[in-house]
Amino acid sequence: MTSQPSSAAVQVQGLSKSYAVHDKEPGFVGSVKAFVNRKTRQVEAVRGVSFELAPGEIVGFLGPNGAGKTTTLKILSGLLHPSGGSARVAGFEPRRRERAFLKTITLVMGQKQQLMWDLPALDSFLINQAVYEIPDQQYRATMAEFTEVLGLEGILKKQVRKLSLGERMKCELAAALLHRPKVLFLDEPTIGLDVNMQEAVRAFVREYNERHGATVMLTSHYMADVTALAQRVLVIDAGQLVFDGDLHALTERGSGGKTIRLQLRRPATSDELAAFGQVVSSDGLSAELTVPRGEVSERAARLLSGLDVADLTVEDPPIETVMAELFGARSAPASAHPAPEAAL
Ligand SMILES: Nc1ncnc2c1ncn2[C@@H]1O[C@H](COP(=O)(O)OP(=O)(O)OP(=O)(O)O)[C@@H](O)[C@H]1O
Repeated sequence: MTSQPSSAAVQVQGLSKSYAVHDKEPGFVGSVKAFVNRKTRQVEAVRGVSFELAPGEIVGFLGPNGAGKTTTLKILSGLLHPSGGSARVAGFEPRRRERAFLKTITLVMGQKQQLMWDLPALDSFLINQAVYEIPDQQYRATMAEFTEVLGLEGILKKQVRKLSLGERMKCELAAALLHRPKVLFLDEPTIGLDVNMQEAVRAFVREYNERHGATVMLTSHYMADVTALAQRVLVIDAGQLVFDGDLHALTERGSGGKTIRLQLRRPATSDELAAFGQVVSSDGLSAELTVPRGEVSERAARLLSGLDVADLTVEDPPIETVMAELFGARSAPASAHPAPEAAL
């Protein structure tokens, strides 16, 4: 199928991918049965997904476990061939994995590493310089930039196996972006990192996006990554795109209420506050209430006239709450330190 020329950085039309899966019962008997009578079924991981990303856009790609996020990113990076539909990235057809295409993109998978374990990261960088044919001057400039933004000083010459998880992830990112790709596919780039390191990775991605005008498609269990970096989100569920729009519009979809935060000049008890909404927290002079979405102005007006209010703000519910509502049991709220397997 030929695609229309487009200025989009990523253009996906009716993309599908199914995997052939051979089920096997456990144990020796299961192995024999599978050998004699091999049963194959198709898993439709991605089903008719279409979207476009503009150059320079950062987009969050969300969905519960097994929704098809990694499969989509692998297709867009040319690691998997789609079963149907089409994809174009920076004008290239990913499945052809042309040299110019590979120099234009990067895929970072937080769960996988590309750095060589027994060597210092600097050695892996030099290999990438050769593989991507990065001119010396550009290599030095990029290294200087990354060393400054990521704080790599002092860790580049250490054996990778001796680095902390956070230090290693910084080096992984530097290695993956050394060739200055224009399109970044980031699959869980902050997984397992502590809060400070997550913030460092976010700052790096933001800075890279601003300096180089790169397009970024990002999956993360940590909603803070998405809210900090992306205005637009794509939500995929069971292989199908169920939402494409801005974060705010996604939170509007939730049936939950809005949050009113209060600062009071004179303390109010929880019982007094309960007359205005559901009390989430209160410590006398500050409080957080949940109020029904359609009654925000009326409740706020009552609060202002009924209590001695110094400050009042209205906020959308946290994105974690909305995702939990959308995906129920398949969705675990993203805390600061979820278990690595926890998903949206
Ligand atoms: N190589 C494979 N062979 C067979 N099935 C696969 C393979 N890779 C993925 N799948 C299945 O395809 C579906 C989508 O998987 P995928 O890894 O794309 O989801 P995901 O959204 O990235 O999930 P997670 O958030 O858990 O990483 C799942 O049902 C998964 O079991």
